[in-house]
Amino acid sequence: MKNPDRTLKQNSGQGREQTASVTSDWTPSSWRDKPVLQHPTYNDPEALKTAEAALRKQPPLVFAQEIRDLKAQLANVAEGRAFLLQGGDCAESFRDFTTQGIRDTFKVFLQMAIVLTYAGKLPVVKVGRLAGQFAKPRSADMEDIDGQSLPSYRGDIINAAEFTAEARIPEPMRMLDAYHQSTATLNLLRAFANGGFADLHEVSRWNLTFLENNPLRERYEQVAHNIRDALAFMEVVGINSQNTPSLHRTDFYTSHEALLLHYEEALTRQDSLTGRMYDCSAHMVWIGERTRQLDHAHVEFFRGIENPIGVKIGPSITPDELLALIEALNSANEAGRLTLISRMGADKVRERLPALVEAVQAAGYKVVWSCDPMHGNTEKTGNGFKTRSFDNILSEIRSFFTVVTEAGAWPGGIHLEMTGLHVTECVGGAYALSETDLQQRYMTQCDPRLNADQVLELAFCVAGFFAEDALPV
Ligand SMILES: O=C[C@H](O)[C@H](O)COP(=O)(O)O
Ligand SMILES: C=C(OP(=O)(O)O)C(=O)O
Repeated sequence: MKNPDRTLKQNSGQGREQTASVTSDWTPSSWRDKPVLQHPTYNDPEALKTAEAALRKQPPLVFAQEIRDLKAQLANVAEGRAFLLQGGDCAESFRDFTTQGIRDTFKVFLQMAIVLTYAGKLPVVKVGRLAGQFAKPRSADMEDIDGQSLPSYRGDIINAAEFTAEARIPEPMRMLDAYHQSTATLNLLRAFANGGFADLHEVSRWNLTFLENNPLRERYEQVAHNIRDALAFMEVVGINSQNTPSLHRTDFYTSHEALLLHYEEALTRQDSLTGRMYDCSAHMVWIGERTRQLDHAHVEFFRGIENPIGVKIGPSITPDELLALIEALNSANEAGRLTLISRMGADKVRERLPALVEAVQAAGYKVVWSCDPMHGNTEKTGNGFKTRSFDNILSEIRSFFTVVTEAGAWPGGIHLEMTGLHVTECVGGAYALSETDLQQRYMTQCDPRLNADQVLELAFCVAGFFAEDALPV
C-alpha cells in the first residue's frame, strides 16, 4: 500500500480510446422521457416551470475548467497515485445554516487530509458533500407517527422536515433557496481554501476546541509538529508560502447526489471553450443506490454531462449489471470520469465486493474505487434513534481495503457522512458514545453523521491501513 503502483495489476483498458463519450441523442432534458424514481410530484406545474426558468437565469455555481481539474485529480486516484476523501452532511439544512458549521467541517477535512497525506505519502483529493447536498432518496414514500401518515421528508430542496401536512408539500421555489444557500457556502469554502486559512503553517490551528480533551489530540499534534519541522527546513532553502502557492492554499471541490433532475438540468450549461455540457451545480455529482437503473432518468441525465460522476453500489448489484452501468456512463473509459462508491454493509462487503472488483479489472475499466461505510450500516436503537456504529464503519473500510487490494486494484477513497460540529449521532469511537448519549446532540436532518472526534480517529485508523502490514490477509 505504501507504493500503490507496486500493488496494481495491469489494467490495459482493452484498447478503449480515451476520448469523451459521444452523446448525440442526449440533451439536458432527455431524462424526462424515462421513468424516474425518488422524484417529488409537484402539485402546481406552472410554479415548477417558473422556478426552473428562474434557476436557468442564475450564474453557474462552478466553472468547467474547475470540473476538468477535479477530473484530472481523480484520474490520478484511478491510477493509484492519490486518495479521495469525500464527505460532509447527510443533508444540508436551511434552518441550521451557519458559518461555524461550514468552517468546522472544512477544518476537520483539512485535519483528515493531513493525517492521510502524511501516512500515505500521496495527495488527498478533497471533495465536500456540501453546497448542494439537499435532496434525499427515501426508503418509504410515507412516514407514520402516532397513527398519522404523511409524505416523507425528501430534503430541504423539496419539502420541510416538520411533521405537518403543509411542511411535507413539495415546493418548487425551494430549488432557488437551495441554489442561493449553495452560492453562499461555496463562497466561504473558496475563501477558506484560497485565503490563507488552509496554509500548511496553520496546521495546529485547524484543531477544534472540543478536541482538546481528545486522546488523539497528541497524535495529531505530533503530525503537526513534524510538518512544521519540514516547513522550517524548506523555509531555510527558500521554499515558503509566498513563492509556493501550494503551501498557502488548497483545492477543495463540491459534490452532491444529483437526485432532483429539475435542479440539475437547469444548472447544466454548455462550456464556451469546448462546447461540451457540464452540470455546473457542483464539481462532482453522484447517482444514488436507489436510482441507478440503466433505463431510467438518472442514468440518462448523467451519461451526457462531462463532470466526474459517482455511482453508489450496494449489495444487490451483480457484476453484469455493474459492467453495463459502466459502459453506459463511461464508454470512453476515461480515467477520473467514474467513481464506484461501494456501500455494502460491514457484514456483506467480503461476500459481495470481490466479484465486482474482479469483473471491472478483467474488463479493463479505469474507475476510482471508493468506500461509503455509512449507508450499509444504519441501524435503529432501542430508544428510537437511527445510528451507525463506529466499529461497523471501520470494519467496512478495512474489508474494502483488503478486497480491493486483493483484486489488484487501488482502494482509492472513502465517502463519509460527517460534520465538524459536536453532534452525537453515531455510537462508539474513542469516547465510546452509547445509545443513551445519542439524545444529547442528535441534530441530523436524516442520517447519523460522524462527529469531528470520530472522524479524526477514523483518519488515523485509515492511515494505519496505508501501512502494508496493517492489512489483514
Ligand atoms: O441518506 C440516505 C438515504 O436518504 C437514507 O439512508 C434513507 O433513509 P430512510 O431509510 O430513513 O428513508
Ligand atoms: C442516499 C445516499 O446514499 P445511498 O444512495 O448509497 O443510499 C447518500 O449518500 O446520501
